Amino acid sequence: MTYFILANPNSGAKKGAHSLDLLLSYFKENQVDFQLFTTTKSGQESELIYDILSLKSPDDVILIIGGDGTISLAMSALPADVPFAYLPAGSGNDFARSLSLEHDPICAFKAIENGHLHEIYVLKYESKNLSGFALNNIGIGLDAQIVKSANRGKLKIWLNKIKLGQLAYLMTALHVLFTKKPFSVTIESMASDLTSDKILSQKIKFQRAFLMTFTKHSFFGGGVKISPTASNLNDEIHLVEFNRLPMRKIFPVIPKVLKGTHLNHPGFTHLISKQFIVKTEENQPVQIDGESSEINANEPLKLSTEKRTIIY
Ligand SMILES: Nc1ncnc2c1ncn2[C@@H]1O[C@H](COP(=O)(O)OP(=O)(O)OP(=O)(O)O)[C@@H](O)[C@H]1O
Repeated sequence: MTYFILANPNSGAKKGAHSLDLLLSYFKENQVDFQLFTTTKSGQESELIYDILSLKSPDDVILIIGGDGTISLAMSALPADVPFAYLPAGSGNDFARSLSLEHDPICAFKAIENGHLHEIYVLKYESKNLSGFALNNIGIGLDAQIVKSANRGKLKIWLNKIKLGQLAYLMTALHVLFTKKPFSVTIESMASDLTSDKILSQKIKFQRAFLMTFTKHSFFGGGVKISPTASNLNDEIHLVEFNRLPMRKIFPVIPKVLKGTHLNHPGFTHLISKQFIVKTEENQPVQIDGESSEINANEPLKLSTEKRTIIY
């Protein structure tokens, strides 16, 4: 049996490279058979997954090493019936947190070696210009703008070099918090509003949406419990929407979000559905597991789930 490794050495400010080094030494010492496929720049994940699929036999295992972005991009190329294993090496690691996966590379590998097949549900997204799979969350609005601004900022590259990448996010987040405008969006769903116990109609229009996150498990942004009851062990998608309020009303909400007690605040809507269709009135940035993208005005984005198999 061979481990086919897809690794992003750049993930987690080079944590990927460090984890890979430790793992390869362990493999050599313990005569574990492997083939290595390392990304050298962004955007190679699908191509490498296709290479692996053309070489592996059914008993071999695909092992992905990287952050949430790496596993999400790999997932979009991986057929639903092919199991995968994952060794977290990012900065946020929300997917690993959702399944309480080991973080130490050798412990994580041992858990995989002695592991079992587990079924999980991932988010499937489809629009005219955008399609793929996400394991964590898809966000439109505040979070998407933060990811977009932080990724293109020269500040992030410089602060990452001196291991202060989190500070770049914090500074960008504050700037976006003050400058991001509300947006108008229509959601179609079969959902009940858990904040008011009411069954809501299938079509809801938010005129002043500020943060809109569709999540497949509790965690968001590196450990924030955006929807504490969400789970990737079932096929329900949780939507958390927050309206643009005056700044003086937003600041008291932040500690509630950090504690995971925000959903009973009147500024939030919390919906659960197996499928959502989202339509914005203007082009909006979108973040897909921390990767920046954009949805076009009036082009419906359909969100549903698909079952996948992970080994741990
Ligand atoms: N060798 C590479 N050099 C630069 N970028 C890369 C490389 N390989 C992959 N990428 C890009 O890195 C991004 C994914 O990074 P990933 O999300 O895994 O790490 P992270 O951002 O550090 O962690 P997290 O998302 O958990 O916070 C993708 O955009 C991917 O295409």
